[in-house]
Amino acid sequence: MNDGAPFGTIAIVGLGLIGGSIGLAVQQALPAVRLTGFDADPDVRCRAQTRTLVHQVTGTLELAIRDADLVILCVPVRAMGDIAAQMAGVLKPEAIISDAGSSKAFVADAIRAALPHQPLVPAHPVAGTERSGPEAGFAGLFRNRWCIITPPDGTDPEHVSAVSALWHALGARVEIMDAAHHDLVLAVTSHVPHLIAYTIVGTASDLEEVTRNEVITYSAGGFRDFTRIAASDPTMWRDVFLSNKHAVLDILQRFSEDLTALQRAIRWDDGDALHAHFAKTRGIRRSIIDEGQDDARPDFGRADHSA
Ligand SMILES: NC(=O)C1=CN([C@@H]2O[C@H](COP(=O)(O)OP(=O)(O)OC[C@H]3O[C@@H](n4cnc5c(N)ncnc54)[C@H](O)[C@@H]3O)[C@@H](O)[C@H]2O)C=CC1
Ligand SMILES: O=C(O)C(=O)Cc1ccc(O)cc1
Repeated sequence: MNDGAPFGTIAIVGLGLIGGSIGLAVQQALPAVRLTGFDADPDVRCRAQTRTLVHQVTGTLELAIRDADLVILCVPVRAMGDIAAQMAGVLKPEAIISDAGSSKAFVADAIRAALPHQPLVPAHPVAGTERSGPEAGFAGLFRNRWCIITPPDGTDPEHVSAVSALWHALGARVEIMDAAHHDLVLAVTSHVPHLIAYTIVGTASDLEEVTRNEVITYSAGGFRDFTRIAASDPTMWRDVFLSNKHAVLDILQRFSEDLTALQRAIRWDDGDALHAHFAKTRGIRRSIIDEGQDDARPDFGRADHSA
């Protein structure tokens, strides 16, 4: 341990947007930490080494994790259980397992089943972009963004403190939450919004009376924002929806009831109902901005994401 860093060696499994960003951010904030990394895709391994996302990209999972004090899984959520199973018997007994997955209860159950005795401190940096892969990462991704930590019951508080200290060092604000509550909150704030974006962009491109060219040419603000979200990685989002099925379906049910109420207001020319609804939602946007969370992606709009 060194320079106040909470871990001596950190292994990152999955060297895409999130794994790569963690690697770059650790090198910037905690230069004494030794970083190893592994990715199942040999081409990604090569590109990750070229960008020096970690100090050493290894050819096998075993080589990346065997000396690690902390292993962070940064792969699609449904791949995490298999990786945990492959790590059994290789890890140091005291090594902490963490992850960056967008859904938490499913992932914790999968890791716990494969590694029942290993310290486990799941985390979710609520920061990202629609881009993926080893070229997409940048060191500033987590600055001023939330990282939600969801320790299972009985987790050693010192392990939680060490993982919190890491995320603080990367510039994040840390919140501790129960995994099931996290999954419900994120279903509302992230998962269902992504599903809505995937839906509306698909609907627009399927409209026979509107050409694809017109969809591109006349993409004004709202639709344009949806196309950014709907460009997000298909594998990652397939896994998010299937792993957080119950919360997503629950929120979708409420969403479709609320949509029906708005549909009804339009059908019956109920301007008061529409106005009251829009005034309420405008207030929510203003409170997000007052909290300093208006597009808080630190480098948003900058071409150079390397800093
Ligand atoms: N994209 C985003 O904005 C955010 C994503 N997350 C979560 O972070 C995790 C990683 O997402 P991204 O970095 O965006 O994805 P990504 O697609 O950029 O990178 C994932 C990497 O994992 C590798 N991989 C897949 N299966 C593997 C396996 N079995 N063993 C080793 N490597 C494997 C892939 O080759 C790929 O390079 C996901 O669980 C996602 O839910 C969390 C916050 C934001
Ligand atoms: O690109 C965006 O707007 C995002 O919402 C990024 C994102 C995607 C998945 C997460 O779990 C957290 C953040």
